[in-house]
Amino acid sequence: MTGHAAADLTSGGARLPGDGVASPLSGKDLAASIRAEVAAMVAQGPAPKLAIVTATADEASAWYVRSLARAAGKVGITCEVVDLGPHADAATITATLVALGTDPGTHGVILQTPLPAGVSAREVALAIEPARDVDGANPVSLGRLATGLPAYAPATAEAVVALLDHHGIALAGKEVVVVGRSTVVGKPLAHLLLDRDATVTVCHSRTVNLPAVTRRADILVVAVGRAGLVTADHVAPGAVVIDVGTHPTADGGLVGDVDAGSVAAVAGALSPVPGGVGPVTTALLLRHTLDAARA
Ligand SMILES: NC(=O)C1=CN([C@@H]2O[C@H](COP(=O)(O)OP(=O)(O)OC[C@H]3O[C@@H](n4cnc5c(N)ncnc54)[C@H](OP(=O)(O)O)[C@@H]3O)[C@@H](O)[C@H]2O)C=CC1
Ligand SMILES: Nc1nc(=O)c2c([nH]1)NC[C@@H]1CN(c3ccc(C(=O)N[C@@H](CCC(=O)O)C(=O)O)cc3)C=[N+]21
Repeated sequence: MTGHAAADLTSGGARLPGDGVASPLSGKDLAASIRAEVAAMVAQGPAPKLAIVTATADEASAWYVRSLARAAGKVGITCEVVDLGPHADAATITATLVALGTDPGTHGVILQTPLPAGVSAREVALAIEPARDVDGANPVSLGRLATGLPAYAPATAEAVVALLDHHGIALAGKEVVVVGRSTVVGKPLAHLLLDRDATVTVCHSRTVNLPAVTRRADILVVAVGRAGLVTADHVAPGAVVIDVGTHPTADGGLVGDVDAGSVAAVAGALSPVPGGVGPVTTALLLRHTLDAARA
């Protein structure tokens, strides 16, 4: 289904015909093939090791750490969770990151957010060794990414581009609107998209008349952290919509930043939550860890 949609898009048409049912841009197959590739490579050498540093009691973060550790285990990557507790200070977090940056048995380092009150994520992330910064959290990594030097991109930003590529959606010359300017998603993604010759607009909470801006998009990427913020009136008929948001629901489900019910009727293609960007993010973190181990 999506293969057909992709053919329409890559053949020069900016948008898909809005036929009332958006093609689902699943990330599951892509994530599975990345994981299989990583597992095969891991099997050929010593096991890479990923260290996850956490200093929070946040339940969502804990869920994410558990799911990442499980995914790592399945491809043969060793995962060490270093839990410093919700009251750790900046000096302790920094010292831990510095030690993991030189520990010969460690290859990838992730610092979980949120951090304890008063600890600046950006300041402490400077202590992550860039060669092991598999989620692109060190400001140095973002600077390298922005200037075309080799660096690990934040896995989520890279996952958005990988998902578009996987579905054959061309980027060169396209109007891409990114809603959200965070250091984890919006900013690095803007650089990745510019590198692919897209015309990029980045929106945020002070953007005036958001729907008017987002309706210009051939490809709309939403990473605002607000469930259902983007509705049908934000989307041009036939546009491709990528939903980065993840919000647990009361009944144990997961919804995105896009109101999928209304947007699916207007968009040409829409990435689902769950099953879209999320699984690709996790798979790319594993690939980055393998790359760091083999570098
Ligand atoms: N699937 C995955 O792998 C990942 C998913 N996520 C999810 O993506 C979402 C975004 O995450 P993250 O980037 O970390 O979030 P942040 O809260 O760091 O950033 C949100 C951005 O959205 C902007 N924004 C907030 N409200 C509005 C609004 N009403 N109109 C326009 N812009 C708005 C903010 O603007 P301003 O800068 O002006 O405040 C900010 O730039 C979350 O749901 C998160 O859970 C995040 C990382 C990975
Ligand atoms: N520096 C930083 N990097 C991150 O990558 C980061 C972060 N901070 N803060 C929190 C968010 C959240 N996040 C998710 C990744 C994968 C899924 C994922 O795989 N979800 C499955 C669903 C699982 C289910 O159904 O419960 C899916 O979308 O299909 C979800 C959420 C990464 N984050």
